Parts: sequence; structure tokens; C-alpha cells
Amino acid sequence: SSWGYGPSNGPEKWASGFPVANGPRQSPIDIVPADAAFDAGLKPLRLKYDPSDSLDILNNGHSFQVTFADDRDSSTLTEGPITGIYRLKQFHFHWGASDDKGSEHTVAGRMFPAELHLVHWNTKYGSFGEAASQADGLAVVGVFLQIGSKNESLQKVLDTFDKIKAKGKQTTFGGFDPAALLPGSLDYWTYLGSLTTPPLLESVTWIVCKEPISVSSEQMARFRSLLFSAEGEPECCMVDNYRPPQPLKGRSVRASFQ
Ligand SMILES: NS(=O)(=O)c1ccco1
Ligand SMILES: [Zn+2]
Repeated sequence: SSWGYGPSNGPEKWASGFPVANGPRQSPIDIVPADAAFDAGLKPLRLKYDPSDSLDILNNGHSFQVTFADDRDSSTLTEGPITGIYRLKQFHFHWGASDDKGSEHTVAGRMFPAELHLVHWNTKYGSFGEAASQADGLAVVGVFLQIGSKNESLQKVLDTFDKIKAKGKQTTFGGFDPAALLPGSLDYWTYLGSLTTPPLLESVTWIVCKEPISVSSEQMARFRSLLFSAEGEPECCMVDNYRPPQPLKGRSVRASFQ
């Protein structure tokens, strides 16, 4: 049965179909700030996004994602812990059934209600698919969401949910600037890891922002109105679509800030 987040196909079952689930550089992890060494050699993140690259928004049955045109170097990540040019392919979220859980990375054991992932691929490999199988192929920027004031930029995304409620539904979503979802400070932790969903490929340079963005509790309720299930199937709310932290296995986490 295809992978998911339920008792029969969830994270504890993924290793049978994807043995790399028990590999040496799996994600997410618990980030322990006291153990993260400041690295003065780390550069500031350089994110340059073009809103005209945003194409559509899709419920893929695991999360919802906003997909970007990636045929030009118009929406890119450079600098930070990486070398070369990485293009934005999509962003998506992970969230919980209640405000006390939902993020994938944790900070000294603290879970956030949701986590945003901005997925980029290394242009030296020609496509996302090629890059996804390379050790330095992908770079994902993670941003925590914390309960606070209503996030007006996020609301533009949530306003499409009536059209993508069920698995497989998508609708056009142009002119959206993902930079509007970034926190004021781009201080970050970075480490070498993997995709947090199957195929769990160990090809991701993780860049996790220290500063969360805000989301209101009502907005979190909107996330939970989406469905894992397709039209005509028994309705199953899309919640708890997060993988828990994985063993560090000797990896170091570096901090871009003191
Ligand atoms: N959750 S994530 O950003 O590691 C990802 C991207 C594609 C598949 O999984
Ligand atoms: Zn993700």
C-alpha cells in the first residue's frame, strides 16, 4: 500500500519500501542550539524569487504544494552554506492535528504547529529529478510557523483550499511571492540530510531558519480542512503529515549566527 502517515503506511513502516529510511543522513532531526557550532565561514542566504514563476497549487495527497517554473535562473537560492545556483521547484508544508505538534524539525525538543519547506535543486544537474539522486543535489529552506497574528501572505495560499480539498485537485496560482513567507531574520542552522518523505533520498542540504513566521490558530484550522483522500473516497483529514526526528548518526549542525 502506498506510503502515507497512517498507522499502516506511516513513518514507522517506510523502511520496508525505502531501506534508506535507516540511512546515515536522514531528516528531520532535533536541532539542539547548544550543540550547533557557529561557523563564521557561512554566508548569508541569498534568495531571489520572481512571483511570475509561481504556476499552480496542488493537493498531492501528502501535503499541498505550490509549483514554480524552473526553466530559468529566475527564482534561486545562492550563497548560504551552498556553492552554485539552486532553483526553486516548489514549496509545501507539514502540520499537526493540533497546535502542539506538526513541524518535522524540532528545536531542543520543541515542536511547532507547522513547517514550511522551500525546495531547490542544483542547476549543475539539469533537472530536479536528476538532482534528487545527488549528494549535493537539493537545498531545502525550512521555516517554522508559530501561533500568533494572522499571516496575510499565507492567507492568499489558504484561500485556494476550497478548490484543492481532495487529493489530486489543483488550481492555477500565479503571481505569488514566496519571499513574503520568509521571516525577518534569515539566521539559520544547516546540516546534511534527506527528503523527509519517500523516497527519503539523502541529497538535501538543510537550511532551517531560526526565526519562525506567524500563523493564527484559525489559519491552522484551515490547513486541517484539506483531505488525504480523493473525491469519492471516505474523507480523511490531512493532519499529522510530519516525519518525527531521526538519529543524528554523528552529523554536525552548524549555525550561521552567534
Ligand atoms: N519534505 S521535503 O522537503 O524533504 C521533500 C521534498 C520532496 C519530497 O520531500
Ligand atoms: Zn517537506
